[in-house]
Amino acid sequence: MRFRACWTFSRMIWVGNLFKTGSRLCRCRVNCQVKRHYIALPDDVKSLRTVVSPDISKIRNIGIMAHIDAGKTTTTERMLYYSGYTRALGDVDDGDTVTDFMAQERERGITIQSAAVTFDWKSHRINLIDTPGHVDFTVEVERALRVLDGAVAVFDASAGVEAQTLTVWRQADKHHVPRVCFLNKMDKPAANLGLSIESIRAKLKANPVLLQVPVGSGKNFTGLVDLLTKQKMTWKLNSTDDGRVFETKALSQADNPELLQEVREARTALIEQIADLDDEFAELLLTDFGDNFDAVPSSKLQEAVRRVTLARKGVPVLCGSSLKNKGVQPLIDAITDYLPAPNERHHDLVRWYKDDLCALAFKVLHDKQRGPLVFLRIYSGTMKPQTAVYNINRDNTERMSRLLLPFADQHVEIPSLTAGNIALTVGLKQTVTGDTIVSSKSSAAAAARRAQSDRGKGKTRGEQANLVLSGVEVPDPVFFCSIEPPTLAKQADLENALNCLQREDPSLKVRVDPDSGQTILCGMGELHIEIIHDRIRREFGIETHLGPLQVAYRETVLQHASATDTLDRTIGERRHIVTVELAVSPVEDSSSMGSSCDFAFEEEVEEQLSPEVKDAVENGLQSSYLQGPLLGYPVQGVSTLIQNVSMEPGTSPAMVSACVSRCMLKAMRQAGGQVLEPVMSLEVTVGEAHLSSVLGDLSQRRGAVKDIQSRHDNKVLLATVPLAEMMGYSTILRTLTSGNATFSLELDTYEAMNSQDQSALLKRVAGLV
Ligand SMILES: Nc1nc2c(ncn2[C@@H]2O[C@H](COP(=O)(O)OP(=O)(O)OP(=O)(O)O)[C@@H](O)[C@H]2O)c(=O)[nH]1
Repeated sequence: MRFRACWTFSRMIWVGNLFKTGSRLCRCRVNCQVKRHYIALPDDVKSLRTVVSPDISKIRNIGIMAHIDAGKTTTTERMLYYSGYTRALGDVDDGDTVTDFMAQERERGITIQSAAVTFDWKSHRINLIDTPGHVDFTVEVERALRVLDGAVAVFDASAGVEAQTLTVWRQADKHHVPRVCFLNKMDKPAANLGLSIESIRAKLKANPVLLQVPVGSGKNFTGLVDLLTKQKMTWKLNSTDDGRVFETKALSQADNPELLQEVREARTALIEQIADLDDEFAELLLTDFGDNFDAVPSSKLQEAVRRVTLARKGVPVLCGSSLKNKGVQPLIDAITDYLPAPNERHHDLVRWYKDDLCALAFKVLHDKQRGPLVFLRIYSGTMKPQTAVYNINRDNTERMSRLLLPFADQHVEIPSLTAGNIALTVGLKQTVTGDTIVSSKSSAAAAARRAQSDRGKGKTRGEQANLVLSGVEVPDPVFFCSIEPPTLAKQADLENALNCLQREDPSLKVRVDPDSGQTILCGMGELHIEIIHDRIRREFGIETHLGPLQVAYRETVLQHASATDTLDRTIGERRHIVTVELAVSPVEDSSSMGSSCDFAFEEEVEEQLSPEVKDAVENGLQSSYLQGPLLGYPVQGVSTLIQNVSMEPGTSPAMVSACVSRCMLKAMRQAGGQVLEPVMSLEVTVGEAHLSSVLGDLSQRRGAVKDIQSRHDNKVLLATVPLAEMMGYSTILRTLTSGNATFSLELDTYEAMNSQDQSALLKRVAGLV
């Protein structure tokens, strides 16, 4: 064991099995009372550099994704424990996990924010981002996926693929993230390997590659056989055993003949499947092992499985029970063996920036003492504290004071960090989630030049657009409510709190109601708004009052209509006169979520108008799309044709915009307003005994049942239901089923309300009922 003096740690923490911290008084000759902190390096670690900035091929930036309650947090805790990062096993049921560090997470037993955790495993650096499973926090998942190189999908082996997994899986497909699957909860009597694999194939349209065979089932699940090495891993059944130590030995003739047969068949199937997916392996098989699959070396098979995983032609499947401490170590091995290092993923930017710094801010947290903490994924170059960096999105230069390695709510200060790593920075006050950070404006310009020469001469997009890493798409909020401080004196504090929370969470929108002057919170679901409310109380010490939760409807028009309007106003000495003629009509398929509003000028009008007036017309249109004619909800699916804009000389563009907005309102009223309501897709898993009461309740909520499937003793009900009918559903479902049901709710589409429901809504909003 050697000791090296290290930079001063902000806090003393245990940093995993790779190195340990100690402290002693500084021995420098000046009169210094500073405590120096030391890192004890194991003998196989060459230098601190390798610990802080490991070789890029040894880094794995990994996320864990799953349906709510599949066991992500429990699995993460086991990983941290076996890697030596924590010294006691955290338990979500006892509320003492490391990754769920926010107070609400500990209390509610759910994961809200993706906490980044760094740990080491067998000379690899694993940056692990625990992502939430609740659908209200989809943006958190998307944000994490954007910066990951690989992911572990955790499934409840007794349930197979569940609704939220489908959503997250699709998100991972979008970002081309290679994955491995972990079938957790193999200790449950209802765990079913075959059905789970089949549901991965059928529902996720993926190609599962089974790498292990479980030994025993339910309560007697004791271990696994690795199909590549034919090694049998056995854990103790004793419930108090932490699973750190387990027996590994080659499968032998002395083992259960049924298990031997199962392993033989599964290995042959694995070899054939990989040969189908990987030409290099197929060739090796044909030339060297045509008649003896048994002799295929595990290393060759492993290399081929890795190629298949990286090419996303197949997903390795492993199994275990995190709660019972079985199968987690082989899962961490699989992360390092099969998921890609950062340099195995393709990012154009890395080429353009060469060795210059380029990083993406993917998360912002607020710390009372240190101010905003920004999580960055470094794509190229090296990051150092006490340096200025340039934010391309905001076009400003900021100074980064400190650089930290994120260990959940513990942060270790470090002197530099290289490409491929996840860093946590202090001092970036303007940076918002999704921003791109580079070393300087001139390095951004140099990269822009390289990008342009790469893309040929055609400069269709701005230089900046080329260089901004694509951020995170934020879906529109579906719920909103007013929020009020306890006294007017606290209004400024509330605004500050909301600003901080918005920088952290782009799915939270805040606006001021133009009529009432009230502050309005818009969020992704009841739980989302509840958590924000709770955080304002806990973290900012403000007791706020929330108004009733309301659904974010939208509006559209039913038919074609035209309108003309003239605005004649004298302000001071100046007279402004403008006349606008336009026509509105519904866009085809206006009920679909994606259909936004569009507009065009008639050809002659387009030629006559100056660019300044055209901009003014567009501004007027955009502001009229923000508030529909019926209830003031945003407008979608409306197509506008500008037929005439005539104005007296001296009329200001602001007056043109105002006239366009007024004329639009007139036209939309004539065209007949239609309210569109968010319709959710609902999945309820419920015991057969309670199915009829759940169905009966759904029919009263205007729900439409799409399918009822069987899953072991449970029924899975798939339905669509208007969001307006789902307020407080979790409490009602709990009462109806005595707590024997779970559900997930996700925005499906916006649908036109029927005239009866719409007039009831209009009366309700007008206060007539
Ligand atoms: N039987 C069994 N239960 C498990 C296993 N792993 C986790 N659980 C239990 O499943 C529940 C959910 O576990 P979590 O680890 O919080 O799941 P999660 O996916 O992180 O949940 P969210 O963060 O809320 O999405 C807890 O009650 C765990 O004790 C397992 O291997 N076997």
